[in-house]
Amino acid sequence: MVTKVVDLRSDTVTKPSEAMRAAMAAAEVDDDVLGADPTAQRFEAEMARIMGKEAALFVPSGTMGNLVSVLAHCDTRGSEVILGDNSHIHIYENGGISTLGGVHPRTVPNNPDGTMDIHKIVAAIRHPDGAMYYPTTRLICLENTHGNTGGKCLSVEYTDKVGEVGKSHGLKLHIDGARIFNASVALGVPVHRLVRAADSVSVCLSKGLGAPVGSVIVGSKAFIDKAKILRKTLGGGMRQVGILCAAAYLAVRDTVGKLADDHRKAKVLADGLTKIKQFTVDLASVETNMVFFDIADPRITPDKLCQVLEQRNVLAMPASSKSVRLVTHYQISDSDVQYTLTCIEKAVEEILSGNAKFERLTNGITTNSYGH
Ligand SMILES: Cc1ncc(COP(=O)(O)O)c(C=O)c1O
Ligand SMILES: C[C@@H](O)[C@H](N)C(=O)O
Repeated sequence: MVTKVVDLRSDTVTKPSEAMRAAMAAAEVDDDVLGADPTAQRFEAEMARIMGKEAALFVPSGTMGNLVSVLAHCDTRGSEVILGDNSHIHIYENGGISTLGGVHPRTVPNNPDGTMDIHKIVAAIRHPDGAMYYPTTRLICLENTHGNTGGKCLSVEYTDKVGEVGKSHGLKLHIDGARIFNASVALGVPVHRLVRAADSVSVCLSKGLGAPVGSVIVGSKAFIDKAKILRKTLGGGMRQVGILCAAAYLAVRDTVGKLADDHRKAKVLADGLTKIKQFTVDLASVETNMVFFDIADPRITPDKLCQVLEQRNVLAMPASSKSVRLVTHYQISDSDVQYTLTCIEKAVEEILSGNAKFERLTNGITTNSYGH
């Protein structure tokens, strides 16, 4: 008997649809390093059109999309990038921009809404008179939606303002748009308008959109030409990549329209969690598909709760020593949401009554925590 698992660890867990698998099997392919895989070429042209940029490039992951973009903009020794202290690039990408790219990070505090104060961005820009001492600022990075603050949307007005700051100081703007379509849908702003101020954007196809692998970066033709070389340098040149692009094409075509429902399900989850008195969740902060909730009772740790939930085939992710993250996606149904809420209520009762068992299931799916 196949046991259904309600996987709320992340939207990175989405699995390819049957249509995607069929499209992958039937994809017209060629050697993309030697020429251009026809399916990759068509997909990249379509993504450039959708995002309102000149060109696009399929990359194996969001991490590589961000790394290639930063390295393409900061291709001179001594470059510095201004980015959020709670950004994915700064926290979860192994410091790749420094270790592999020699680019110096200059962090500015992320606000609870995912933004960085504009005046603090300006203050972080290195003055050219200090060249004997300072790195040279060349790039500003934003993240939309912002993952670690709960999937918060950066407005188009804010993004445009940061773009103006960049332009007035001769800087480029990159957006880590892993979930840019979630932001576009939640804000009701077309994605090409939301990123108009950016010189480059990295878009994840393998998260809420449901493709099995990959991201796509967009920008000017000159930027993409540099990015293509950097992708190859990093080992990301792929041969018959049309197989992956075929699935990615369907992900963009078929799943963007489902993101609003992911956001609705997240709000249903959050609303249900407010009824559990040991938890606190800020309903207003649930803007897209992420729900973070804090646990006030020290007897209930995020790890313990996730382990007990795992025994009922509900997977969640500890987000810190006191909080848990749940992420909805189109493969989570409304009944999965209700089942999850019931399991959480029972898990809390079991833990508080001392009846909870914490041994990990031998065949259990590991619940990884990625604490801060
Ligand atoms: C905001 C954000 N940017 C970038 C990434 C990196 O994407 P990938 O896991 O495909 O490397 C992720 C998560 O995975 C993310 O949440
Ligand atoms: C943890 C992080 O790398 C991943 N992007 C997620 O949000 O699940």
